[in-house]
Amino acid sequence: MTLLSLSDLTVFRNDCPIVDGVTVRVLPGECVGLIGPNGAGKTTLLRAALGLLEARGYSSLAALPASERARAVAWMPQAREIAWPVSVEAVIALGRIPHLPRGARLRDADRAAVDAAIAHMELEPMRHRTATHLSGGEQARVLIARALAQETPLLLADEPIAGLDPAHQIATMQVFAGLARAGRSVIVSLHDLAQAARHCTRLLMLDRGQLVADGPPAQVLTADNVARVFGVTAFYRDTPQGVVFQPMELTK
Ligand SMILES: Nc1ncnc2c1ncn2[C@@H]1O[C@H](COP(=O)(O)OP(=O)(O)OP(=O)(O)O)[C@@H](O)[C@H]1O
Repeated sequence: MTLLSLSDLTVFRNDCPIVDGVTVRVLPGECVGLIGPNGAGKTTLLRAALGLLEARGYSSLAALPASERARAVAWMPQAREIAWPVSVEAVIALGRIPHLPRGARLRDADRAAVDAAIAHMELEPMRHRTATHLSGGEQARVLIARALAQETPLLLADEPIAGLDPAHQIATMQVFAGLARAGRSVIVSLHDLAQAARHCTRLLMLDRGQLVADGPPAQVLTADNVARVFGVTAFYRDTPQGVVFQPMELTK
């Protein structure tokens, strides 16, 4: 079963392709990292895949009716300020809306999904706090929890670990990797190549709108690719404690 299929997806801005002919299939059980320099087109690709932007080519998600799409994919956008002064729990419960009959209250299964998301993101101590009073990183974790509560087969997250402290970055990536091991899939854009190398089963490397590498981290984060696309040298080693990746120096 394919959770996402993109075929020759292309987005133009001012007659220039900023996503250029991307073809990808994502299957259950994948934790996919979307990597690339600033401006490479990561956000644009995710938004076009979701049908939030007009694009040429095909996206299986964009082709779905909105109500079905909300049960097929959860989306955590890059802008993560929470606007409403309601409780953390209430924000996370919004993730259940796609599953509720119109106007219905939360049922036991919905409450269980909210509780599980709160536990996953270690938000129990703040579940009754006003969401707008939380720090930026805490708000980001609440929005990840809202996406988890949606219990979709696929989760798309745009830079979800940016601004999180190291422990919460690792914990969040472990949650995503765990979802993949349980048969769901995650596509996460990120700049932290070390976390991408450690936790993702597959990396998509985007450069000026084009998909230039697609495969397991060891095949994508080669010295050549990293130098060509990011302009840096890097240290990569498979150790008994897992992959260690560290960008080192500028190549130019
Ligand atoms: N609405 C728009 N109009 C014109 N150009 C745009 C628009 N949106 C994005 N772009 C351009 O498209 C390119 C890709 O942007 P995008 O935000 O997708 O990159 P990104 O890889 O997510 O970058 P970052 O890592 O900095 O978040 C950039 O050069 C950006 O300036």
